Amino acid sequence: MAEIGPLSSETSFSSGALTESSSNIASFSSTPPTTLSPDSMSLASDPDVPKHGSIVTPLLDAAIPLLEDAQKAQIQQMERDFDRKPRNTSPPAEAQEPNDQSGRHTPVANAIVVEPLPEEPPFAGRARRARASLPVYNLAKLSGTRPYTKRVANGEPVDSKRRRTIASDTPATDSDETANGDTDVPPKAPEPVQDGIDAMGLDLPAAAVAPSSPTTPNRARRIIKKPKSVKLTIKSTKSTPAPAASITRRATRLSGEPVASLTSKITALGKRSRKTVEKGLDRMTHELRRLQDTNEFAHIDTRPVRYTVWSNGKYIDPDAPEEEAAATPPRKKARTSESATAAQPDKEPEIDAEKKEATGPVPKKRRVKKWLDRGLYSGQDTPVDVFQNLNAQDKKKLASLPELIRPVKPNKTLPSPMYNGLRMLMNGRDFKLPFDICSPLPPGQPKPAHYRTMTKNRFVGDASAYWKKTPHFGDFASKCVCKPEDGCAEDCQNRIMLYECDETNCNVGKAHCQNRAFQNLQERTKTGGRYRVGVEVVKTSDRGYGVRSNRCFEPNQIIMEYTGEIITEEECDRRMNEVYKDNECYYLMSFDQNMIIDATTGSIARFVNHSCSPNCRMIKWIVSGQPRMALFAGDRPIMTGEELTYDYNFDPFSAKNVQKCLCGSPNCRGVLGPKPKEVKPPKPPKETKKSVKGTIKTGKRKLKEMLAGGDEEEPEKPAKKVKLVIKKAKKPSLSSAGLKAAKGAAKSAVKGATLIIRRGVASVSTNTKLALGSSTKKSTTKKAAATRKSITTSKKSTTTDKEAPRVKRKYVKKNTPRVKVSSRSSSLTTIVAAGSASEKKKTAGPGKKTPKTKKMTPASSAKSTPKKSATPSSSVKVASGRKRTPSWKVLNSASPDSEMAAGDAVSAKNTPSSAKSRNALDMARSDKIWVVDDDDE
Ligand SMILES: C[S@@+](CC[C@H](N)C(=O)[O-])C[C@H]1O[C@@H](n2cnc3c(N)ncnc32)[C@H](O)[C@@H]1O
Repeated sequence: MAEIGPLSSETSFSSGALTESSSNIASFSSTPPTTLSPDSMSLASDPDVPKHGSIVTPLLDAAIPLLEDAQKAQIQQMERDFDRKPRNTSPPAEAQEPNDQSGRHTPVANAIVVEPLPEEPPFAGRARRARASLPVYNLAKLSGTRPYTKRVANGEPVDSKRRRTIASDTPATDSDETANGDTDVPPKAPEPVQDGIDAMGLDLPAAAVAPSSPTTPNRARRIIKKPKSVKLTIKSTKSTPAPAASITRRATRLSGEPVASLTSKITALGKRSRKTVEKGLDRMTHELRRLQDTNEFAHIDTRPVRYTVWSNGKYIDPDAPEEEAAATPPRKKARTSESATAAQPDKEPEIDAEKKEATGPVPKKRRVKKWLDRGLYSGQDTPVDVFQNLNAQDKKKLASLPELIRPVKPNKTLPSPMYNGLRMLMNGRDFKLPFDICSPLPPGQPKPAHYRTMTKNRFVGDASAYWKKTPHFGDFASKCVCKPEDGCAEDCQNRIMLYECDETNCNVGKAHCQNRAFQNLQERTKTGGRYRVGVEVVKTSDRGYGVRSNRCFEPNQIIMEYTGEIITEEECDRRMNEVYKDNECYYLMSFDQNMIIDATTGSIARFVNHSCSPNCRMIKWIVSGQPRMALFAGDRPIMTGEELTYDYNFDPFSAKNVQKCLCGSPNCRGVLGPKPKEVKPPKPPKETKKSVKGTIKTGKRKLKEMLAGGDEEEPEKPAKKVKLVIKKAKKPSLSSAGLKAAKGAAKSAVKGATLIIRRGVASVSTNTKLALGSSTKKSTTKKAAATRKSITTSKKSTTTDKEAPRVKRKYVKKNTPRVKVSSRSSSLTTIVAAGSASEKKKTAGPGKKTPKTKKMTPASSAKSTPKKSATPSSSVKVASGRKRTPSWKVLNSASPDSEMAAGDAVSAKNTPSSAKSRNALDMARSDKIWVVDDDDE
């Protein structure tokens, strides 16, 4: 690299050097010389340095005049400043411009070249291109005129520690290197440079001026690379407390009280940097200064005071006549008044005055407060007297309490809470939200792990074929005879038969029909959503999963459908013995004889638990010819969040399988079992039994004949071995009575067969009403009375008993399968259990005979000849067990509050439909039959 001699030497401006210099000079013109390198100035002012005027080339001379006067003045000022400073004169050799490693010319040389000489005007500055490479200093900063306060870092003023960066190519070399005369090593910084640094007030730390490593050729470069100084600066800025005086303002108009700064008032940005604050302050000050003297700023309202009247958020114009104001709506009134004012601005007051005189003062209408018709206490009694149920002593004691001593004049409007707390507490009533205030509950309930749903029933195996053979499959289509005003209420024949109305069988039409529960359910739930579905599975604390309502339900409203696979009894047995043999509980519900709904894969209705005081009922319906089963609300509304339950009427069969009931109701039976009345039904009179024995030989077939034939011949020989006990529950009996009324055959039937007909006409009617969801009590009672009458007129065997057990049941001998004949009506226990036929076979062994009971029961006959005997209502479910100890579980016993049988009588009486009457007859017969093998007893 060619050494560039110091510019102070004239020899350096040889041709070669000149070229280089000229290139540097050319660079001077790159930027306007707003700033000036102090070191260059110092060099220029150094007396030892030869005056550059003698060495300036003509080119430079041409460039000098370009310097503006102001700049020149600046430069001169700087020169004077530097001249005043004592400094060492540097030898020309030291003033030589050191080259950096890249061989570039340092700006020192340039500075020397462009050093203006006061004696030699015109000094026009330096060429612009060279200027660009010069270090740029902020003169304002250097001169201390910049409005920055001193910053402090670590307790010291930043100025003293601050590392300022100099231009990267500033010659800053170690003195040692220069002393050695080693030309390869960058020479020591020339004094003028140091002076310049000093002038800037830069106090470089020792580390900064330490001998630099070969990789760091000079101090300045190293300093540039150190970002720490920046960090320090920031830190110190942060740590420096903001000058309160600069921010705190004083109210100019007031008494010098300090007020919050404008910035803090205006901005909501919170903590900001000082720069931002100052910037914002400046800006706001500038903007607000103009407003400072305004009235708005000082909150001085110079406008005339105008009094306005507002009522209920509306402006009342005092000038407007009251009538008009009351009659016209505000907007219209405003427009009218405007137009009137525009038309006759001067006459208006006169007109108003005239009007006022003519009409006189209009009495103000008193606003009537609108009270909510529903609330916490709606539908509840007024508070009772707190002393009501107390004895005299307690009353006296209570009355002596200071809190309860009545004040002379109680302040009813705003009673002081201090002395009325106790009274209010005592007067307070328990409340329950009205049931129809619905609010879906929050999610988050644990759900069953394996949970497969099926929203529609599905026939499996022979079940479909079997169902198609049942009379219900075709009978449902016969039309009801309702009128639109009836609305398919309780008298609707379809309803009585538990056939849901649809377009094919309804005489009324959808608009008026009330017998479309399943359709309503479908419409309600088709959109989905927690509220519409209205139920959700919840985890109970002690009974596994359960179902709770997610909304409220009206009494008797349909809630959800019990769906699953419809299987035959054989399939049920198979599943019980093979598939569900290890299950804890089963989800099997008998719909009809040989028709079981297995909800193991089904709707969430299977999770509904049992309660001895249930709030729901499980009812079987036929919808469009298909068997359906659904959970309906009971006779009271259901609130949001209530657990839904129905009475399983669970029959555990053996003590082994008895489960403790955890329903927690006051009348809990203690175990999951049948209702008490069912456990011990009142024994029939002996004569009746005898007569039964004497009259009935065979099972259901004979009985049916008798019932159907009416006047058929009496059996000649009383059966010896078979005891047929026909217990007529209220509904069956009612059905029977209805049939009698319809056909006139009951008399003889009862005559022939000694029946124990237990009737609860009143309760039946009630149940019917509930189940049907309607409540025309009067007519129901009438019918009940009529039915009662008809039954009372029957023979001695007919008895009327309001409190008769709803489910008829007779226990048989130990280990003997109990056979029960139930109807489609949910009033009778529906059985699902293990064992039944297959179990019996197992128990009996291959060589043994099937127990007689099996043969004798209508169940068996129904099973063998479903077409003949299996009236859909006579479902015989033989409880099934597994292995040797049959696990007899009655998982489903639909609510005994059946609706169907109750309606049978009415239907039989009223309906012209022979098919329906026939079905009612079938049901009536089958529902009441309990067959017990003589041998077993
Ligand atoms: C059809 S399941 C009902 C859903 C069942 N809780 C579950 O988690 O799957 C019937 C079984 O629930 C239990 N259960 C239902 N109601 C009950 C009650 N009130 N007390 C005790 N256990 C009950 C019994 O174990 C019964 O066998």
